Amino acid sequence: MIEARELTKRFGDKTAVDGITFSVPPGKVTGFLGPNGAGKSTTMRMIVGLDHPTAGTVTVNGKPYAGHRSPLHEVGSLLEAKAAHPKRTAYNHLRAMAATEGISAARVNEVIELTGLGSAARKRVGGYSLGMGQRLGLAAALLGDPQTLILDEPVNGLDPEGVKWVRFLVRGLAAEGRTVFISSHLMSEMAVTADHLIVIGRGRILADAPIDEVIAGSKQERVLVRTDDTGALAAALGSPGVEVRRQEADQLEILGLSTRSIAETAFSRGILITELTPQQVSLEDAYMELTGGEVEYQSQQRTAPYLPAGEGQQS
Ligand SMILES: Nc1ncnc2c1ncn2[C@@H]1O[C@H](COP(=O)(O)OP(=O)(O)OP(=O)(O)O)[C@@H](O)[C@H]1O
Repeated sequence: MIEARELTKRFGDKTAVDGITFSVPPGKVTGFLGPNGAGKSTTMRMIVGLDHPTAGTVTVNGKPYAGHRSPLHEVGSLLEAKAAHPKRTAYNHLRAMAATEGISAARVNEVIELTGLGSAARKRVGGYSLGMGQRLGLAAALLGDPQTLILDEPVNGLDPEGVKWVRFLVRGLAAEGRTVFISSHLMSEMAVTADHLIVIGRGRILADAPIDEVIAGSKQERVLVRTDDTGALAAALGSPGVEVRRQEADQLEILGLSTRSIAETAFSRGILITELTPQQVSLEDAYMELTGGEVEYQSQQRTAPYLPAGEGQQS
């Protein structure tokens, strides 16, 4: 169990983590989401004592990380890829780590096999790809067979097989009753990996709920509509709070209206609808809605093909 109380971190006048309180219980995969710069890495670094809180506390199984006698057995962490000396082989790096807590060479070989490092383990870390570095980081996290895992972007740089492997690994670890706290920017992956989500933005908690509740809490209604007269329908539906996106020549995606109100509007204008399909809200939709106002580093270009303003007014 990880427990943070009023956890705060300031760097000069920048508040990276702003008084957050949360618990990460055992037996579940808890996902940690938020835009770039939201404070995820800083929070994780405070959990394992790499950053010191400006205020508040965080404990792992009732004690601060540094208070545990054998930290590698208590908490395994993957925080950045990867703090190994480039001239060392992965095997030697893991052996050196293992030696600090009396972990056997057999366990080193076990985690090398488990993480798919195989023959690369005898090569120098300096030549590793991002994905191999991640596998080494995961091997190091698992070395002490810890009760708690803290993994910052573990699938970053991994190939599809590796992504799937991490999913099964962390789900298996949680099923064994361990505490698993994992951050990722890959929403589709998080949707199938995590049981519970903590979402932060600008250092504050935006959501702390089971994944189904986060998705169900979305106010977005998305409906696909097919009609021969998309221009007339777009014009009829256009109003504040409603977004109309053209998907295909005869298809619109409507956000912010129910299927019934779309059907009623079309009926009242004599517009023939040939398909009307409510869409499942995805975790990505719910996440974008939650974090929309909390993004510190915003891209300039909207990616969705919005219907240009005014197009709906024509015809
Ligand atoms: N050592 C530091 N000195 C100054 N500012 C820092 C330091 N570490 C982090 N920050 C700032 O604190 C904020 C939170 O950063 P953090 O790395 O925790 O975010 P994050 O959610 O992990 O982001 P990302 O998804 O990009 O990894 C950012 O504005 C960042 O610039």
